[in-house]
Amino acid sequence: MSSTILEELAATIRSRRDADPDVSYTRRLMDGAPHKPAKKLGEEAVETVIAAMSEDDKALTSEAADLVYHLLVVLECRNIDLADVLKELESRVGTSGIEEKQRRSAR
Ligand SMILES: N=c1c2ncn([C@@H]3O[C@H](COP(=O)(O)OP(=O)(O)OP(=O)(O)O)[C@@H](O)[C@H]3O)c2ncn1[C@@H]1O[C@H](COP(=O)(O)O)[C@@H](O)[C@H]1O
Repeated sequence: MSSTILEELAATIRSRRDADPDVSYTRRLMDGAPHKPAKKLGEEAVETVIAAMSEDDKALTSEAADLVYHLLVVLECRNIDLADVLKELESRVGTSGIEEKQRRSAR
């Protein structure tokens, strides 16, 4: 996934803070923060899980896109920069999940 489109989408979502709720779905979600966007993120996660267990690649792709969009809205509502999430992912590059888990349980 290109981080450029993610960054563009995060910027669009930020700009919707001042949008008209009659025309912006993002603004409507934001107006119900923290519960509404968090609940919607949970629903999209469940829909993604269901699609993941089906054999419908198109449905999984579409649900995954919905999930990412709603995650970005939740992050924006909490003033968490996408850049910080990307940095966190970057810091994990090269460390196996198994190794990281072992280190955690040794603490
Ligand atoms: N990527 C998305 C995006 N993905 C999904 N959605 C919306 O998320 C909602 C998903 O809800 P469901 O599929 O569960 O459908 P629903 O049951 O009708 O939804 P609810 O009534 O339960 O909220 C739909 O309204 C989709 O249109 C999105 N809405 C907006 N974007 C992006 O955000 C930008 C700004 O959107 P606005 O804020 O609406 O201008 C858009 O240009 C897009 O780039």
